[in-house]
Amino acid sequence: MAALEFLSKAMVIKQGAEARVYRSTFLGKPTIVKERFPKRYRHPVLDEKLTHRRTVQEVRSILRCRKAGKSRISAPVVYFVDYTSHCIFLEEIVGSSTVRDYIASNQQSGSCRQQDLEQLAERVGRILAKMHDEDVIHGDLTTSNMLLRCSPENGECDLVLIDFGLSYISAFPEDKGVDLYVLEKAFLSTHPNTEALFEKLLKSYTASSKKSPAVIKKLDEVRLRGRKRSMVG
Ligand SMILES: Nc1ncnc2c1ncn2[C@@H]1O[C@H](COP(=O)(O)OP(=O)(O)OP(=O)(O)O)[C@@H](O)[C@H]1O
Repeated sequence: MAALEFLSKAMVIKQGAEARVYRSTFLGKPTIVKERFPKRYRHPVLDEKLTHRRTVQEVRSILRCRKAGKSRISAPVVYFVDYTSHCIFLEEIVGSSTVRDYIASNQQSGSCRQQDLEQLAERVGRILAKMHDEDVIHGDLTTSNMLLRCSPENGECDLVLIDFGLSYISAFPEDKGVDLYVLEKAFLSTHPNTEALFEKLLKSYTASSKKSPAVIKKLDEVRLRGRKRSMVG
């Protein structure tokens, strides 16, 4: 109840089918709260189970990324979790923009050097390789679920992964291959004519993980299955 009381004073920034996202402050810090509300169309017991599982998975994967040894994988700090109202209180990545907006605006205006986009793609590839080496499968990889936080002082940018609600832990190359396939589909449909850019991303993924050959093999298999499916209709 306390979390819901807190949210009555917070500002909704996104209302999705599964969750509401709020912006507020928590203990004086800019905070994003993700509330997974009950779904009336589901059986209450099943709904509670699913919602609980998603909340646990999201927190678990964020913590696993943040704890990943030397190889830092940036994800928001988890400030607080309320498993009764299914609310996660997360560090707000202040002043960030999504990788989606960054690519789209630079493609539109042509203001960005191709080299900058390629460096960004390589960086995404490196971070995803690290994440998969930790056996975290994101489950919903899109360029909207990657935030860029740039320091006004030195211009350096940090790439922060968000939205781990569909994530899980798995060491299977197939799961990692499917994760990359989901990203490939989202990437190429959101950003037209970026096949070469996505190839750069995959190349850097491959160079960054010893386990990548098995994953790329699975990615190729999943691509083939996808192509066969679309041919059959
Ligand atoms: N830690 C954060 N810092 C800053 N902004 C955030 C943060 N987390 C989420 N956001 C903003 O809120 C939006 C929605 O968050 P998120 O993707 O986690 O919710 P969702 O309801 O699961 O979204 P979707 O329906 O896209 O899966 C993000 O696109 C981003 O703009």
